[in-house]
Amino acid sequence: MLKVGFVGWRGMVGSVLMQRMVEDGDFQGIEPVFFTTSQVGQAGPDVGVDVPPLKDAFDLDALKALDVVVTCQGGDYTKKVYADLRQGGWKGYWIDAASTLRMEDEATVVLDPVNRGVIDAQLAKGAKTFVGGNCTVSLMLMGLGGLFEADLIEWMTSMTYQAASGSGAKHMRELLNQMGGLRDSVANELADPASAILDIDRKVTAAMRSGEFPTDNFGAPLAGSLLPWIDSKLDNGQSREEWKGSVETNKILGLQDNPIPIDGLCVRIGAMRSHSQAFTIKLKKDVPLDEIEDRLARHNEWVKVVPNEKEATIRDLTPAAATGTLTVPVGRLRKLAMGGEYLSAFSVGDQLLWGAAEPLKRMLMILKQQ
Ligand SMILES: NC(=O)C1=CN([C@@H]2O[C@H](COP(=O)(O)OP(=O)(O)OC[C@H]3O[C@@H](n4cnc5c(N)ncnc54)[C@H](OP(=O)(O)O)[C@@H]3O)[C@@H](O)[C@H]2O)C=CC1
Ligand SMILES: N[C@@H](CC(=O)OP(=O)(O)O)C(=O)O
Repeated sequence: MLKVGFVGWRGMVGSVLMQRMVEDGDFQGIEPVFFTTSQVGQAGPDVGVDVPPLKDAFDLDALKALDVVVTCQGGDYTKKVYADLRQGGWKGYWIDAASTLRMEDEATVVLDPVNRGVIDAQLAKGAKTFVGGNCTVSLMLMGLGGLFEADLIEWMTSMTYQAASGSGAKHMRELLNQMGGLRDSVANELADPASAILDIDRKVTAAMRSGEFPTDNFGAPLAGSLLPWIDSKLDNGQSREEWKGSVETNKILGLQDNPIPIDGLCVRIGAMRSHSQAFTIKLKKDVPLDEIEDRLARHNEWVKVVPNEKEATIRDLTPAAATGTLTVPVGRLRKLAMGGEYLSAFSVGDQLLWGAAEPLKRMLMILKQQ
């Protein structure tokens, strides 16, 4: 029975992973051991099987006793522990949500409905390090997998609309406090149907710009606004999030030697936990729209093609519809005015499920079934 250590299980991503594993009975048939950076000796979580008290996540000897480490603790933890563990001779499997190791040669980026072939080939070669992809990348590939699989994409742009959860739990709280603050600033006017909308707008804008508006985490108003920058700046002017769109996609697909050009702008918006993306896709040839829809729909069991109709779009192709589900809706599929080889698409997906926890859960199950 695989002895599996879980680190970061009570954080936001880790909690979603625990919830999904309990739902699917994944703790049956493994021996789970839970670790912590702050609560050593306390009781472990209730996952339906007996678990020992929490162990110290920095105790290399305890980690070395494991067959698998699954960590959602974050990049700082990976930096502190991974190299020492490997240099100490540990040959177990490391499954990680953090981006730290993704572009290392020894790491395979996992999204098995899209790259099961790459994962199997890496396992056969003795690979031991498996990392979940960036959330926008994984969600894009789950939605557009059928086009990549058929090698139909010459290049594409992805313009993102990313939820607050991508920045963490504190940011989600701040977004809600910002929303509440805006509403509270015009409570009296809203109660009066005769109040002037431009007065309301002026007050809301003043509240947003005031020194009291809660912006400690985002650094700027997000509610009622948006932030067209995510993560740090690279020398070429891309944000790190935008850079990941290209390098991670091509690594997941095993196309590093002949990469598909992918670029775009990443934007934070006031959604809670589902990321959306608008794509412009240059196809290698003028493929009929019904064939495109068919390829997309057949690629995996979670993608859902939404007809390019207003009613279906605002019902099914939104963060409100996708959040908390594994469904990845894809819609707004139409040929652009530039010609038959130019396709638009829009996708949405829960960034804590397919964007973070689900690929890790499934990688662990692949190891369990080996
Ligand atoms: N947020 C996201 O969208 C994504 C995040 N990731 C990766 O996952 C990592 C973890 O992200 P995320 O889950 O958002 O991080 P969290 O901040 O929610 O959790 C990280 C750790 O903080 C500690 N912690 C301290 N106080 C609390 C508390 N009140 N509740 C829960 N945990 C607490 C826990 O460690 P302990 O039990 O040891 O104290 C926990 O494991 C990221 O750093 C990133 O590398 C990857 C993909 C997406
Ligand atoms: N950067 C993503 C979330 C995330 O954690 O990404 P990564 O796993 O690549 O660090 C966002 O802000 O929406």
